[in-house]
Amino acid sequence: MAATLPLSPINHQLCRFGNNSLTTHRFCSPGFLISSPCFIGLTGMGSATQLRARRSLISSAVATNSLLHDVGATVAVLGGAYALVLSFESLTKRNVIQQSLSRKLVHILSGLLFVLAWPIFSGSTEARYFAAFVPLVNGLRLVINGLSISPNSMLIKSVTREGRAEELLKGPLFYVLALLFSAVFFWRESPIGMISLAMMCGGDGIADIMGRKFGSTKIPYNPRKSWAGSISMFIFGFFISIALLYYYSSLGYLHMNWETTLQRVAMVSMVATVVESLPITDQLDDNISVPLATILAAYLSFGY
Ligand SMILES: C/C(=C\COP(=O)(O)O)CCC[C@H](C)CCC[C@H](C)CCCC(C)C
Ligand SMILES: Nc1ccn([C@@H]2O[C@H](COP(=O)(O)OP(=O)(O)O)[C@@H](O)[C@H]2O)c(=O)n1
Repeated sequence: MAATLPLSPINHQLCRFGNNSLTTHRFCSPGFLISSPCFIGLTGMGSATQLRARRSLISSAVATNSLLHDVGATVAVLGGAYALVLSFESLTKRNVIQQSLSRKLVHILSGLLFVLAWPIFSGSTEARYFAAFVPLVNGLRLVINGLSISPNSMLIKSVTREGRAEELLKGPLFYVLALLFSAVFFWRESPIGMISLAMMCGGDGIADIMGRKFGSTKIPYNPRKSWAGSISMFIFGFFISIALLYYYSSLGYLHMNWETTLQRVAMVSMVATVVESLPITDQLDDNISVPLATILAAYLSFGY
């Protein structure tokens, strides 16, 4: 009787039995061999012992595969982060785009691409920590450059307002810490982290671009912010949040009731937009206030 057992995803091979002779592919894992009838026949291992051996060896094979999977995903996302910043460093250096626009595009793209990359990590419970390693490394990079330990002038120019190294220790550092926090505490199973990053990266980033360009009518209680900027933050933040929730729902990570979700996301986006418009930037960077306000509003609204 032919018996087949699927092996770990990396192997993608089946070891099959035919007429009790083991025909194996070169990728057969040791766990499978030890649980084969011929091995049991030869060694006289009892079925209970054999099952325990099979389970422990197969689970170790799966754990090894997940580890290799997550290490590969981490290297890929780290490479993507480095390539993104390097690209905007180059565009700024060649004066293709202004420094302020470069910073805002890095602000918008980094976090959103980071969230979009979460599904390439494995399904293991440790996967989120591998993903969080990416903002951790970038945070350390910002600290090293911000303290001028080994300043990288192009990094400073592409992600700061005025080209001063110490600026890296404020907005940019708070930004990568928000990414790390969302990956560790919310990850793919909760809409909260996704919405907070959609508002901080997409919403707040667009607010700056649209506000600088069309923000002639200022907000009464904060002359440094405009209606154009805030309305843009609400609209883009709302639609980017919905797009991320749809993306993760289509991949099976989330199961949303879309009738209530649209209303809830609109409410959360409004809270984030109002908080961003407040004249508190000098006391509290909006890369802290916006994600915190969004997380609180989303938790009260979605509950998980
Ligand atoms: C310029 C940035 C923040 C400034 O915020 P604000 O002061 O304008 O409000 C963002 C800094 C981004 C950092 C240098 C790189 C972060 C990379 C990220 C952790 C991973 C991206 C991976 C993806 C696949 C590209
Ligand atoms: N709601 C908003 C947000 C920003 N802005 C414009 O964008 C500029 C930068 O905004 P910001 O101080 O929030 O910048 P970041 O802290 O997001 O880098 C402001 O000085 C305004 O010109 C706006 O007009 N309305």
